[in-house]
Amino acid sequence: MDLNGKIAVVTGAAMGIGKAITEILLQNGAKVALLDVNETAAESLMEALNKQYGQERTLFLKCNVESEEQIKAAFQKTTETFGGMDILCNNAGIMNESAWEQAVSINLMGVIRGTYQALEHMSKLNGGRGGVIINTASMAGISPLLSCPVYTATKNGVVGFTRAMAAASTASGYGIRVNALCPSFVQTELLSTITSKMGRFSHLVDKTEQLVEKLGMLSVSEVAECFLELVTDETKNGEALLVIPKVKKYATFPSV
Ligand SMILES: NC(=O)C1=CN([C@@H]2O[C@H](COP(=O)(O)OP(=O)(O)OC[C@H]3O[C@@H](n4cnc5c(N)ncnc54)[C@H](O)[C@@H]3O)[C@@H](O)[C@H]2O)C=CC1
Ligand SMILES: CC/C=C\C[C@H](O)C(=O)/C=C/C=C/C=C\C=C\[C@@H](O)C/C=C\CCC(=O)O
Repeated sequence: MDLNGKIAVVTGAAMGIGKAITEILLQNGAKVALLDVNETAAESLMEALNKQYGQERTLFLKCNVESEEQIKAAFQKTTETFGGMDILCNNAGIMNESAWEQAVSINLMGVIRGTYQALEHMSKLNGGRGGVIINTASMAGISPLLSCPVYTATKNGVVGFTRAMAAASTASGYGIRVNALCPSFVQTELLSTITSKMGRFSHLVDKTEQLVEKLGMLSVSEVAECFLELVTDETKNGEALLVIPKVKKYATFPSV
């Protein structure tokens, strides 16, 4: 898939992995709608992006992925402004084992809300052009993280939802590929605050830190490069791409 002139939406775009994904999309010629709850971070990012890429290539829309109404309005505005929607990256996510219901609502339900609303604009069955949806899951979606069972559950949910939606899309003729990105630890704000967000598992901080030390840390640009592969390689559908320092590997699952 050639990204030149394509229209993309990224949730959680103001910081971290979402910001790097936004940048790589712009570098490859796409227009991007940045959705986020953090207006301050988004506005300073928008100022920099506008200088580099021009005002007509980006759009910031305040949007909380916990709200179906806000997602619906943001996708509508994107379509009106840019003339359609070809790519969605459901990236917004949190790790907070104390606020675990909110984590389920953002990490898993947010991906489902985003995907279902995107079908209205992207599915060939609804007059859309088709395209690709990439869900930011995590390595925790494949291999459990002992200090955050709910986070692990949400990311397993995202991997399962991605694979089933890919199969549903193929069988139904939506013309949309659906893939999951599964990075291990990435140097972002989310990772720097985890020790205070483990709730009833805070006694497992040391074990988690040992795991981070053992696996190492990814940069956001390494993750964005893998995102680009999942978007552009039209043979990839229903895949979960595991990204670990020095390792990039498509996950395999038992077949029945
Ligand atoms: N940092 C890491 O080690 C890894 C992160 N991930 C996943 O990558 C995704 C992005 O994480 P990071 O960039 O690390 O986090 P981050 O905290 O640096 O950035 C997350 C962005 O999402 C936004 N956001 C949070 N809740 C939102 C909501 N309800 N609606 C809209 N936007 C919202 C935040 O304002 C922020 O701009 C998440 O889904 C996370 O679970 C996956 C694997 C590793
Ligand atoms: C507590 C960190 C929470 C979130 C960080 C980030 O958002 C994220 O998604 C990070 C994911 C990292 C996953 C890494 C690997 C998990 C591996 C384990 O299932 C198995 C590895 C080792 C077991 C312990 C050992 O033998 O040393």
